[in-house]
Order: sequence, then structure tokens, then C-alpha cells
Amino acid sequence: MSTLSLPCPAKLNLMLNITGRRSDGYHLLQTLFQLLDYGDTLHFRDSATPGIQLASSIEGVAHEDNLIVRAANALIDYTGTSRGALLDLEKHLPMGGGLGGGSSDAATTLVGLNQLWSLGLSLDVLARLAEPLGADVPVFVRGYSAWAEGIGERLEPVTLPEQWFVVLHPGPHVSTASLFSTPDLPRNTPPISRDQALTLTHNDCEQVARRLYPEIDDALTWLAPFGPARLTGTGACVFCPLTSEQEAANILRRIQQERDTHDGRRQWQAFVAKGCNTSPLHITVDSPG
Ligand SMILES: C[C@](O)(CO)[C@H](O)COP(=O)(O)OP(=O)(O)OC[C@H]1O[C@@H](n2ccc(N)nc2=O)[C@H](O)[C@@H]1O
Ligand SMILES: Nc1ncnc2c1ncn2[C@@H]1O[C@H](COP(=O)(O)OP(=O)(O)OP(=O)(O)O)[C@@H](O)[C@H]1O
Repeated sequence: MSTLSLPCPAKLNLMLNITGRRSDGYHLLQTLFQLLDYGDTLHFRDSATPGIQLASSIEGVAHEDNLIVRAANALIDYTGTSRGALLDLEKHLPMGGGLGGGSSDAATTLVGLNQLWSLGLSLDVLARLAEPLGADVPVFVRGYSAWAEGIGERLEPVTLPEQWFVVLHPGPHVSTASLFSTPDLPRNTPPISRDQALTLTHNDCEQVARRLYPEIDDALTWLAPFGPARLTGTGACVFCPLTSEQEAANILRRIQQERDTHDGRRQWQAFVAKGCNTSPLHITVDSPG
């Protein structure tokens, strides 16, 4: 019986511009996706029973809505395979955190089952299956840090400087759909070039997120003296890039102290991660072409 354990890395949006809106309501973005060496882990086991079983459910997410199940079903429908698998998710990434946790779980499901079941699908096919699952899924299937346009599906690989990041989750779960539906969100930022984006530290969702969630505002204000702190995606996580692991570890210690000294007022969770140009998933798996 074959088994496989694969990473589901997190992403950060190093910058995010909203340049317009499609007729279906989806927002047109320009963003720099930075993959991280930190995330969930997905364990796969071949099963004689056709279809997908999950070892555990996620609170508040129905089985058929779980992005892992939706990704597996997309693969089963496309190939007509009668193979089966039991999947066990080790969840580390916060939901509604702007780190793309659910999207990365879905991408690892596509890439992992392709290997477990020896389906031989190319990355192009897997990326096509990824698109309807969510705007953030294709970048995790492609497996490289990227400059993205469209709704996040038009991707070009980028080589980003080697950096460390402190990532701070201030507590709230932000619904991507509700943040994107806020009336006064800036939606007409003039498009920029990829090279301009490399030095930009701006996120068009940040002002609205700060106003709607005082915890996000508090976390960004606290982090700002350490470097160019900003929001990832639609939040709730905020982050700060650092040039050394030691600096990042020092800030992480300060965050833990803050949590302990504010009578539970600051429900902060945090981690330190290294930015990667290639996804830890694609380094681990026998990568399809
Ligand atoms: C904000 C980002 O995280 C930046 O990387 C992504 O654009 C969000 O990607 P995601 O979580 O995979 O989002 P999806 O699951 O595709 O969409 C959730 C909801 O957010 C809104 N949405 C999402 C992406 C986008 N470019 N425009 C939108 O308006 C839509 O209302 C959609 O129904
Ligand atoms: N396997 C899964 N893991 C996490 N969330 C899932 C999963 N399947 C479905 N969901 C749903 O997707 C929602 C968004 O979860 P996710 O962790 O991807 O948020 P996010 O990090 O804010 O995403 P993004 O940065 O892509 O906007 C959750 O609130 C949950 O309802």
C-alpha cells in the first residue's frame, strides 16, 4: 500500500494592487506571490475503496466543500479513475489568514494524487483543474514564487531575494469574499510593471482591513518599527521581511511576550519562515513536467 507525505506551503502577497473588476465581480489584481517554507502537511494513503476519504474534518467546513475533496473530485472527474485514497491533513495555517492555506491544500492534493495514482498529468493540466477551485490555487500548483495578473492565474516566475519573514496572525478570520465586497475598497489603481512591483510594499486591501478589524491595525502598528510591515492578501495575517533568521527569531520572541503580558487581549499567533523561489512541494515530489 503506497503512502506519501507532502508539504502545503503558505504564500505571502508582498504587494497587491487592485486594477479593476471583471463583469462576474472578481477583482483584477497585480500581486507578487512569495512562497514560504512553512505550511500544512498532507498525508496520502492508497485505498481499495474508490474516491476520497478524509481522516478528519475541518470545523465549520462540510466534507464536499473541503478544498481537498473538491480538488480530488476534479481530478477523478477529469481522469475517470476508480482509484481511492485516504488523506490526513496536519493543519498549521490559520483559516482566513491570507496565507492561502486551503488553496495550498488543494494544490498539494492535485499534485500528490497525480503521483500516488500514477496519472501522468502535466502541470499545465493540473493548473487548469486548479483554476475553478480558487484564485490562489494555480500558483501553488505551478510551484514558484510569481508575479501574478488577471485574478491571480496569469503567472510569471520571479527570483526574489532570500529573506526571512515574521508572520503574525492577530486573531480574526477574514472572509476574502466579504473584504472584496467592501464598497470603498480602492479598485482603480493604475497598473505597474513587474520590476516596479519588486520595490513596492503596498496592499490595496490594507486600509479597509485595518478599519474593519482593530486587531489588524494594532498588529501592523506594533510591527512597523521592525521594518516594512504589511498585510498579506485580504488578511488577517501581517508580516515583516527581515534579512536574517536571528532578527526574525528576536521579533518572534517579542510577539510571544506581548501575548503573555496583555491579559489575553492580544491573541497573537506567529511564526518565522524563509521565502523560497521554488515550492517545498515541488522539491519533495517527483515533479510532473
Ligand atoms: C486575495 C488573494 O488571496 C490574493 O492572493 C486571492 O485573490 C484570493 O484568492 P482565493 O482565496 O483563492 O479566493 P477565491 O476562493 O477564488 O474567491 C473568494 C471570493 O473572493 C472574491 N475574489 C477573489 C479573488 C479575486 N481576484 N477577486 C475577488 O473578488 C470573490 O468574491 C470570490 O467569491
Ligand atoms: N482544506 C481547507 N483548509 C482551509 N480552509 C478551507 C479548506 N477547505 C475549505 N476551506 C474554506 O476556505 C476558507 C478560506 O480558507 P484559507 O485558509 O484558504 O483562507 P485564506 O488563507 O484567507 O485564503 P486566501 O489567502 O487564499 O484568501 C475557509 O474559511 C474555509 O471555509
